[in-house]
Amino acid sequence: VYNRSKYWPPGPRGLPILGNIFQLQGLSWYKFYRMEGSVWYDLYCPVVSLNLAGQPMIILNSHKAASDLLNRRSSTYSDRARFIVGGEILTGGLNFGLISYNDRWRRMRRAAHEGLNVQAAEKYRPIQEVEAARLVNHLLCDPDNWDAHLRRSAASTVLCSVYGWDPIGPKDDPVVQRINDITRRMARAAIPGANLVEIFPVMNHLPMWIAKWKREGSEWFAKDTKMFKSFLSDVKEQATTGKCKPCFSVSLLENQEKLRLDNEEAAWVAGIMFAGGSETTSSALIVFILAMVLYPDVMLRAQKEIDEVVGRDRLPNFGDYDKLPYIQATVKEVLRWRPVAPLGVPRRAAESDWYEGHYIPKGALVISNIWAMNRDPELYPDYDEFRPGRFLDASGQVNKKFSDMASMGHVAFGFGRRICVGMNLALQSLFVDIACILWALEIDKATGNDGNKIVPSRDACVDDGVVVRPAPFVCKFTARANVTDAMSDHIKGDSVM
Ligand code: HEM
Repeated sequence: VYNRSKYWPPGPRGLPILGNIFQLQGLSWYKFYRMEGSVWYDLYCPVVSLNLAGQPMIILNSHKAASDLLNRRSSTYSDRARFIVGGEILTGGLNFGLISYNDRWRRMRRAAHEGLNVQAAEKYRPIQEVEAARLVNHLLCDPDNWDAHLRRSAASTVLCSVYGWDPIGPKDDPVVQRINDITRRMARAAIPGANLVEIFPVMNHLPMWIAKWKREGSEWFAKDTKMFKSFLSDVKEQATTGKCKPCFSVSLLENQEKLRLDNEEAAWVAGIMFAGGSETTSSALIVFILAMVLYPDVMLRAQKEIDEVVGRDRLPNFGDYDKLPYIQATVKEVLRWRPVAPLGVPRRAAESDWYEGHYIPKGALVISNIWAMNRDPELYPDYDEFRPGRFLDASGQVNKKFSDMASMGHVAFGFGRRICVGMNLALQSLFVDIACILWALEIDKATGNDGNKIVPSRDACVDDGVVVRPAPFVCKFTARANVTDAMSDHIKGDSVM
């Protein structure tokens, strides 16, 4: 049993045997950071330890600690925490985002990397430009359901990039709904302590008829595998008749033998992209809308840049990227200000280790507190303000000041060998969606029945497991000048209903 020794990183006092388990239960990431009414980062130190009924948990709060351990000692810290429900029962060890740092992870990760690295991601740009135009059209035609449009758009972008499908419309919702359900089940199961069996693994030996989570999880796994396999075999069939558009799955199938992936592994490499990419990207877009409502001066400056570079006769596209540094900085600030995966995805120490005089036991859960790092007061003095300008130098270009942190200026995508494999796709989506939305729409506070402007909460949030997004809020979208004419070519045949 975990016995707090003087060598271990400091942490809050807990109960005998159960340790800090009750301090964690029912606490979302936000309270977790502000435990006991205080900010953890101030209360404790860069590395903190907790005891979950015998399971040590280490929280990395500083860039230095995360970089020293997750980047520089990656052979020890690239393992994932064991997720009995999310990684084993629901996904049969085939969700490479949740499995151990082993041969299967290497093969599956490589397959994903080949289809999503910086160069490979460029081939999805035409899909993303079409999706951005459709998103803008939906926001113009049906502004009240704006968050549903953001979600549809993010889901459609990932599915079209992965399977070469035509854009998903609202009427195709059943498929998206089903994949969304898979994502939600996995995300919930990935929170440390979400299922008792994770804390007391011995419960995993209970027979199916007693263990409901095991029975239901196995049924889901069988159904989900069947669906992912059928998506991939459709691509295979279309590819042989030359009907399939270039997409992630086509290159996956071409490389399947070289990468030594069996059919189930290949189906899950593709299938899991939706889980990783849809909710995260749409949540970041919701953060962007919240920021625009709360910071109209930022919106005006961004629109000025777009109008000067793009004009009013066409939508922005990837060709404008280099000339839109303020939009690039806005994307960074969205990911820094409210990182949508504020505690990342838990790692596990594969070996015992010493760090700055503290002992980290083998098997400890290791959590990167991305939220705390993105609010480091030394790097971002006014860290709770949305201020893209912090990423620009005096000449208005993206500065090199933040060149570590994977050259991004924030750590929203995680660290080291397990850094988000889909980040290039996500960054492209955010850039083109944000540029097109700002080009086409004014985003403003809605007016309440009493005639007053409704100011959304800057802190309220919905915690779906790994992904956290702002709580639902109302706002007002208004078309800017000349939008409909300039868009007509992009949205032929598109309908909101
Ligand atoms: C705003 C968008 C996104 C954010 C903020 C985000 C964030 C993250 C974070 C924090 C991790 C854990 C990294 C670590 O352990 O250090 C992660 C892992 C992962 N992400 Fe993303 N992500 C985003 C979009 C995407 C997209 C678009 C895809 C796929 C198309 C994707 C697929 C994955 C996968 C498969 C993993 C697991 C990687 C592994 O364990 O090897 N993500 N992401």
